[in-house]
Amino acid sequence: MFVCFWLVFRMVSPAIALAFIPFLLTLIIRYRHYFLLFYRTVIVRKIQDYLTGITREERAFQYLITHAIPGDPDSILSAFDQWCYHVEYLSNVGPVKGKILDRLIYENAPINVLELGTHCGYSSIRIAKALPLGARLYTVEMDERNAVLAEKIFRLAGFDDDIIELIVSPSDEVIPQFKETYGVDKLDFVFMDHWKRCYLKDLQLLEEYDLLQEGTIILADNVLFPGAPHFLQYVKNCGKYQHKIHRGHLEYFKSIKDGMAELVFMGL
Ligand SMILES: C[S@@+](CC[C@H](N)C(=O)[O-])C[C@H]1O[C@@H](n2cnc3c(N)ncnc32)[C@H](O)[C@@H]1O
Ligand SMILES: [Mg+2]
Repeated sequence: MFVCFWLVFRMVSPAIALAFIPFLLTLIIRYRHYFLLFYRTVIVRKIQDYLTGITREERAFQYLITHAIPGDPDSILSAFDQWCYHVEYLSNVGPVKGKILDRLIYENAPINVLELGTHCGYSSIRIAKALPLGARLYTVEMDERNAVLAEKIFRLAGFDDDIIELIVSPSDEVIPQFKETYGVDKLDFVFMDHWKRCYLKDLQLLEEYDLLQEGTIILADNVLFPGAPHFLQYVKNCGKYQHKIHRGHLEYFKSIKDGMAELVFMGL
């Protein structure tokens, strides 16, 4: 934006360029929350990457080892939240939407849970700590560096392979092989929190590979921001799901509206 302003200033006329200033100011004021988000997610991150020589996820892990109590999942979650509110931003589901996730897991006591998008394992820890005895969480992450850290964070929180199975692969390769590889016939709960453009395709893959049963709950994060419009349109029109949106705000950012979609498969 400032580059455009400068180009107009240099190439056309300073008077025309100056006339744009109120317009630019209006834009900045109106979209200040998104500029702040961009600043925290891109600019601060790049500067810190350069200064520390490690990734944002590795910095978060270092914070956890110095601020959380090993073996205590609540302490790990609260250290994560502190870091995201006060140090750097991570796209964890966060403490507010996280409570919706916790409640749905407690209320429905699912046995086979699939999570798409592990990142550092924040939401996996929330799910794992709410699961009933004998239940299992399969969490899918395609980025190997993230997966290595998530694995360490699961151990730090006190969860082993019996409770959380971390699958390092893209979701559209995992879903078609899921039944055979993991011996799971149907899923009871699916948490979608990977790239939003994958939501619709993966939902249709779960249907195609017969992994859903009547009553399976699918909770999809960030359906309003960054948003998953094609996914929502499909869910509303296909007639296979009861659905509702839990409206709230983006994780760690009260000023940006977001929401989670809760679907219940009707078995059609
Ligand atoms: C928003 S983060 C997940 C946050 C996590 N659920 C939490 O709340 O702690 C999204 C993660 O999904 C991963 N991802 C994106 N698309 C994926 C895909 N198609 N298959 C597997 N992982 C994917 C990204 O690498 C990233 O680590
Ligand atoms: Mg999310």
